[in-house]
Amino acid sequence: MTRNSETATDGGTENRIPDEMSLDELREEIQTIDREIVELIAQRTYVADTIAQVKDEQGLPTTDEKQEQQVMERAGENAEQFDVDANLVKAIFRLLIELNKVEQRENR
Ligand SMILES: C=C(O[C@@H]1C=C(C(=O)O)C=C[C@H]1O)C(=O)O
Repeated sequence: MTRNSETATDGGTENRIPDEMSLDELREEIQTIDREIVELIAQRTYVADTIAQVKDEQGLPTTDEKQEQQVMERAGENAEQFDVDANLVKAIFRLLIELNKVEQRENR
């Protein structure tokens, strides 16, 4: 994101361009975003755990490589849409998927 683009926010600095914000305000913005990222990771983990339970009930394996490929493909497309590095976003999703699978195996 360039310093002139609008920040997506629901904090106290909505619709202000970063150039008009002080260092403290920008750091508050980061703090809010970081919390939201963790909240979304928690939500994703919860849904993935639920999927793992359903798979267990249906006698299906935890890992679904086809599904993982689709998740990675979507991650790349979403990255391009928001003009962020697709490799970086894909690396983050690879990590999220692997963490889910480790946790799902431990819960079995
Ligand atoms: C969540 C699922 O289970 C596993 C975890 C995935 C993930 O975290 O995105 C994707 C595929 C599966 O290996 C699923 O099948 O959708």
